[in-house]
Amino acid sequence: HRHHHLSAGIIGAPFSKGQPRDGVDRGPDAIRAAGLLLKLQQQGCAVKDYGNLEFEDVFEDAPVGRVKRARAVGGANQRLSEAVRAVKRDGHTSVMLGGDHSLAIGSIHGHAAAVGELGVVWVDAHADINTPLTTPTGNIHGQPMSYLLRELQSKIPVLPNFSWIKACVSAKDVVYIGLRDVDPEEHFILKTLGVKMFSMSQVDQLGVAKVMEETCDYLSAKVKKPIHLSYDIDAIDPSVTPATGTPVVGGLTYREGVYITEHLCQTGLLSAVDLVEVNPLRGHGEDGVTSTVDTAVALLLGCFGRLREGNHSSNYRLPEP
Ligand SMILES: N[C@@H](CSCCS(N)(=O)=O)C(=O)O
Ligand SMILES: [Mn+2]
Ligand SMILES: [Mn+2]
Ligand SMILES: [Mn+2]
Repeated sequence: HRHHHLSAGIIGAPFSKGQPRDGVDRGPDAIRAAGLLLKLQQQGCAVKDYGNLEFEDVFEDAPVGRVKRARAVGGANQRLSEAVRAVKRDGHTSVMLGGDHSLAIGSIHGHAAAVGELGVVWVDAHADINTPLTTPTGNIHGQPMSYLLRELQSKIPVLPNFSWIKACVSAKDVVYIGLRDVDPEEHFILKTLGVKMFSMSQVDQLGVAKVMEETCDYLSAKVKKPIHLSYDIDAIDPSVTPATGTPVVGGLTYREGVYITEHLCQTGLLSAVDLVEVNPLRGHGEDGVTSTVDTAVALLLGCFGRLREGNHSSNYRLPEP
């Protein structure tokens, strides 16, 4: 019989050009320094560290229409896509440590290149689905889903270093959890495409357990597909995770955040995870950074089988005198 061990392939993506604030490129090393890999191993997860990706500097990167830093973002994500595809080919669950959320372009693209049709669970205060023509800021970390959804491609203009991207996700295969700061144009897109979403209102109304039950039933209604979990740390309430670029009050509790990962792990369908937008230069001092990074680690441990009731290895036997 086959062992159903969990196995994580870790990719650090120290990248910040999807948004204007310095520091989010330090996320991967901050999460490593908090002991993620050792803790994963200690809970019985096999771990392979693929290191941090190196992104080439782009010197001339003038805005294209509203879109800022497109050449840097496009190039970084092309590299990330290849890296995630390789991790999946090696048989691991991919763990991408960000870096800003524009990195979901490469992570989901590479995951889909490896496994085909997949379901996306997007845990975030924001929808990150502005198009290049609706973005209010020009920051691509607010746009990644628009480049990935097949239904939006007629609304996407040509951008430098973006031509390699092949839209690979269908609107019916996406579920949002934690929304509380959605632009009007994004809301129009979500409603028009009929995207399934559990905003913080639904989290309050249903409770996180029902949200997760409905999320998994919805994604597996027709056929069970591998799940890509794209977790923006700003989904969690800023009282817990202040060290991030776009904090929004009224977020998920630590407990709700962990429940989401525990539930997805037990489906056995979790195939790739992004943990993005941890910025050690934000927050209010060391305590805020520590709380943010430790929460990120806890969320990832939940993805790989850690339970709050405790765990023990299958071959454990009580010592005898
Ligand atoms: N909706 C705004 C803010 S998006 C915030 C991006 S993230 N990745 O969720 O922090 C925009 O498009 O710039
Ligand atoms: Mn065995
Ligand atoms: Mn966000
Ligand atoms: Mn986001």
